[in-house]
Amino acid sequence: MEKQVTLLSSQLFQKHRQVEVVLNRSVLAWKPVEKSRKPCSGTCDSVQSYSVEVCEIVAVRKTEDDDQDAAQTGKHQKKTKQLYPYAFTVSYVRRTRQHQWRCSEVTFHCANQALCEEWVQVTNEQLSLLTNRPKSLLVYINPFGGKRHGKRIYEQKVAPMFRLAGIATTVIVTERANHAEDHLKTEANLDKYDGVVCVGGDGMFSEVLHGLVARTQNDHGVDQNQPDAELVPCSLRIGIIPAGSTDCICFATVGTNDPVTSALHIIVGDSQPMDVCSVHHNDVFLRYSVSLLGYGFYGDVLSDSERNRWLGPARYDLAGVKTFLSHNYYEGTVSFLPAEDDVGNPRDKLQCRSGCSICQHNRSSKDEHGDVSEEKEKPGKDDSSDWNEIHGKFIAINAANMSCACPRSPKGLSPFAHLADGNADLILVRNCSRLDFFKHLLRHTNKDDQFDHPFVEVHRVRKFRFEPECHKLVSLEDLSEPPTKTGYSTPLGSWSCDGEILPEVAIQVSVQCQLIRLFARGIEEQQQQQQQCVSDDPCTLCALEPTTD
Ligand SMILES: Nc1ncnc2c1ncn2[C@@H]1O[C@H](COP(=O)(O)OP(=O)(O)OP(=O)(O)O)[C@@H](O)[C@H]1O
Ligand SMILES: CCCCCCCCCCCCC/C=C/[C@@H](O)[C@H](CO)NC(=O)CCCCC
Ligand SMILES: [Ca+2]
Repeated sequence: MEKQVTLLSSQLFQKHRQVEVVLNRSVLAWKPVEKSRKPCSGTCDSVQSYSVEVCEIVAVRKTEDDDQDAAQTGKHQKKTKQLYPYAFTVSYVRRTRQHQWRCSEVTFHCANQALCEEWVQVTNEQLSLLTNRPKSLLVYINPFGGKRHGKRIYEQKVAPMFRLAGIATTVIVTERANHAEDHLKTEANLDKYDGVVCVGGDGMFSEVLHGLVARTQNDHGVDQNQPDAELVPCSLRIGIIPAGSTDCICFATVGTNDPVTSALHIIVGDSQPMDVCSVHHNDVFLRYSVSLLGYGFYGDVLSDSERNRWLGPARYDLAGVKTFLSHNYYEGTVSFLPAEDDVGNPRDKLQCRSGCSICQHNRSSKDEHGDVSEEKEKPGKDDSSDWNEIHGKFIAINAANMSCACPRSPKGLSPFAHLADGNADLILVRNCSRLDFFKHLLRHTNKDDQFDHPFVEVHRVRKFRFEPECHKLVSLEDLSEPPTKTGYSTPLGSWSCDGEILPEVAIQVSVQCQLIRLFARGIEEQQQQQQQCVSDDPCTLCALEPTTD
């Protein structure tokens, strides 16, 4: 391993003891000097040494007198201030339970001003070398998403952290549905920003996605209506501050729905590529989907829940029960182009996690500028002979482009789907008894395999099509209903596309590999979350309290 060059090394004072503090290019570390070392009373080893990766430092600043006065009230502290009158504070990421991050602080006291300023300057120089960090963000807040707390969440929990990290923001509180999407498509000067942040739920994310993807295609002269068009990846990353009802895109890319954690992932400049499904009806573009395209059950739940928006997040529970009781099924034909053999399968128990090897493998297919490598262009890959066709009566047809994990279903609709593999998991639930369907639904909430039923099948696919069954075509004149879904005499369901109802039932879907990037890193493995130490006093790292909660 390459030996790290020490940039700074000093004996400073922290809390009630002297510490040796060392900074190199990747780590800030400190430990008590021999004479002040006390054994740790907790479970960490007796040598208390602490380290923070430079890439997880949020900010470093000179500690103002007011902060010091507030923190130092005791006799010891007063003495410290006399001997070490200058101080700097480092704010950094601390992992807590269940993928949550918090911003902690440690203050080091120095005997002379020049040394204190040198620490602030050199540490800041290292932070400025982290070029993946955003400097300027465009923020859209939906004040009516979820429990209507979006504005407060942003102002109280997120904005102070962005300020601390020196990130400039332009904030737009939306005044109507589609405000953010329209603004991104036509007005926003995107050259000014390193990313776009949405404060709201999956619907708000969808607006930002549509605005950004449409704008990028427009700027590059790509026609979204062409189902086979090679879409250009968006250069700006998207951040999600969860403040909606389901927030499944945030949950499935970060592991928790927590505004402070999401803000920290934005500040450290994380980048998670994500697939996007494009949905067409003939040669007309309908919408993009990143989470769930659901026909039958989820389409019905969504249509019903829209009538009760005023109920907030509870609307989904009510609609879920009603839809379950009505027990509808829909007839049609699903055709799909299976994924390549080397990308796993929906039941292989390989979860998509931070640095996922299956998604990395696929990265080679698109270079930084979105050019497609020869591998993906091989002729014959889309041969009609590769397509499979299934006809049946379905309670639900779900295409999950990612796990769709959310608090309602922590492992998600398709627990082993991948965020950036270029495929979606197509789940077909055939007509079955109410009890069987209930068992299937229940398994979304426990450890049992929801695909282990004779009436459920699941395929990993690159593309799929759906044609509803239309036994008798009736003429428009015979229809008393407005001609939205004309021509069919058998009952038709509707598609929910990330929470929006699609205007067509016959659709063609194609997964666009890694079309966008989020300020996230995927869900971290459990070990990465563990603290170095879980002891109480005198282990000061563990005793540090988060600054923002
Ligand atoms: N100012 C606004 N007034 C009315 N509707 C808005 C406004 N801003 C955004 N919207 C719309 O509100 C819809 C729902 O918002 P959002 O996704 O933030 O919350 P949600 O529906 O409660 O959560 P989820 O999508 O996770 O279920 C979005 O589709 C968006 O188009
Ligand atoms: C007996 C108990 C049964 C419980 C079954 C729970 C199964 C839950 C799976 C949830 C999958 C959510 C996928 C996310 C879809 C979002 O794009 C969309 C917009 O926010 N939300 C919904 O459609 C909201 C969907 C709400 C579904 C109830
Ligand atoms: Ca995928």
